[in-house]
Amino acid sequence: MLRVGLTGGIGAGKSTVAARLAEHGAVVIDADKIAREVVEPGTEGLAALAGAFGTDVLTAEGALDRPALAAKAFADEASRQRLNGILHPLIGVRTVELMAAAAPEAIVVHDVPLLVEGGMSANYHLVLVVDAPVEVRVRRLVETRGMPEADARARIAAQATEEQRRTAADVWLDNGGTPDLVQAEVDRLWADRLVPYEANIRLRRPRAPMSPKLSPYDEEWPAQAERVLARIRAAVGERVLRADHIGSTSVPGLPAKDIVDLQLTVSTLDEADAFADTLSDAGFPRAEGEWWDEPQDGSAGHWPKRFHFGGDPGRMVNLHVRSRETPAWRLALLFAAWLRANPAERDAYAEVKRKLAEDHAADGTVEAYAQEKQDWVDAAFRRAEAWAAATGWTP
Ligand SMILES: CC(C)(COP(=O)(O)OP(=O)(O)OC[C@H]1O[C@@H](n2cnc3c(N)ncnc32)[C@H](O)[C@@H]1O)[C@@H](O)C(=O)NCCC(=O)NCCS
Ligand SMILES: Nc1ncnc2c1ncn2[C@@H]1O[C@H](COP(=O)(O)OP(=O)(O)OP(=O)(O)O)[C@@H](O)[C@H]1O
Repeated sequence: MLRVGLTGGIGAGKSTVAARLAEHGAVVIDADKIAREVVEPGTEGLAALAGAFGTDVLTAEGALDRPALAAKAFADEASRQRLNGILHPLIGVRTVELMAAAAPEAIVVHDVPLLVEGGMSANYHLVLVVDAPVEVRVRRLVETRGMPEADARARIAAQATEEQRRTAADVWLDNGGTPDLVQAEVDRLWADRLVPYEANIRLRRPRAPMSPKLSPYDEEWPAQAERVLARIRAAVGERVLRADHIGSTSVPGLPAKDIVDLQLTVSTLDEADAFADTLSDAGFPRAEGEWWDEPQDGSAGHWPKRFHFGGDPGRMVNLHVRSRETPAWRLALLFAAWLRANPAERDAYAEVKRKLAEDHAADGTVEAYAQEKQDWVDAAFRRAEAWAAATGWTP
């Protein structure tokens, strides 16, 4: 199952995007709809609301008077929190039931307005944010839904900021234009990313080999790594000693292959084997076969590890699971920390990588230059160790 979180500010167009995803075959779980179910006449939720906000939030027939509750709930932050405290646990229980009922091969889209506010991002394989400029949203709510302007603005003020949503977004869907524009974007997203992502996880499918092409340093890499690490921590929790962004994409200013390297440090590889399926289901299929590191400092040795691929075709990830029993985990952290702290070494390394990539482009082989790169790296590790000793660096 692929769990996709869909969010956006009020009036941005979540429902429009959710409807398109449903047409493609997604199972949509709509939080606003569940929020209505749990306050239907006769429910525990409705009784709790009347108790907290008074019987004037009920209609003459005993149903919820939504505008009356909205007027009270969005008047001040304490009231809104009281409302959330009553309804969110009830909504949560029903959501878990619906998720559990979805088929194993389903692409489940959870349409939830308060995903960012609720800190829920790490529970999904992918987070989509729909956005439109505030004034456009207010106009849509007033003109097409007849919402009073002050009500629309009060809800916008009670929700996450654009910046908070950007931090959470794996995919940013701009719905400032006509609906067909965002729908075309959703069509591409479905075919190019969601469908293959789901299959990669279910079939434990490895990614095609990477092109060695170098990309210029991308300012987004650390934030992308952080989102992926948050997901991994949510899935495997205390079973890893630490989870880090390593490799070239973790060194600001360094060109790199557009692939985010992450490292999980575990006490023994038995631990890694025990959570391999959990990690695979969380979006990181385990790679078959034996994997190991050669000592990066040129000394003799053979250090077994486990290897998982990121299943998301839109964000390539290599996940190295290393045991604290071998030195490789520390060396990976050391090398990146040393490059970050020493721009001249970083630039020298960039040059080495550039020549290697050129070699590749020229005749498709890396023979000629690979040895030179290895010699540079071996010597670099000696300089990095000297730097660690001099500065007192520890992982
Ligand atoms: C206060 C209520 C009765 C007002 O009903 P109304 O029909 O006017 O709005 P509706 O439920 O269709 O929600 C429309 C939009 O308002 C915004 N909104 C709703 N509740 C909240 C909230 N607690 N905080 C911030 N924004 C909210 C969301 O963007 C939502 O999509 C209703 O919104 C409600 O019960 N809210 C509490 C439940 C909740 O938090 N729902 C959000 C998703 S879990
Ligand atoms: N691109 C668009 N151009 C014009 N109107 C739009 C566009 N997208 C959505 N709308 C209209 O704007 C309103 C809000 O859109 P929609 O219901 O999809 O937003 P939402 O984010 O789900 O809102 P809510 O948070 O209230 O659930 C609707 O009336 C919808 O028909």
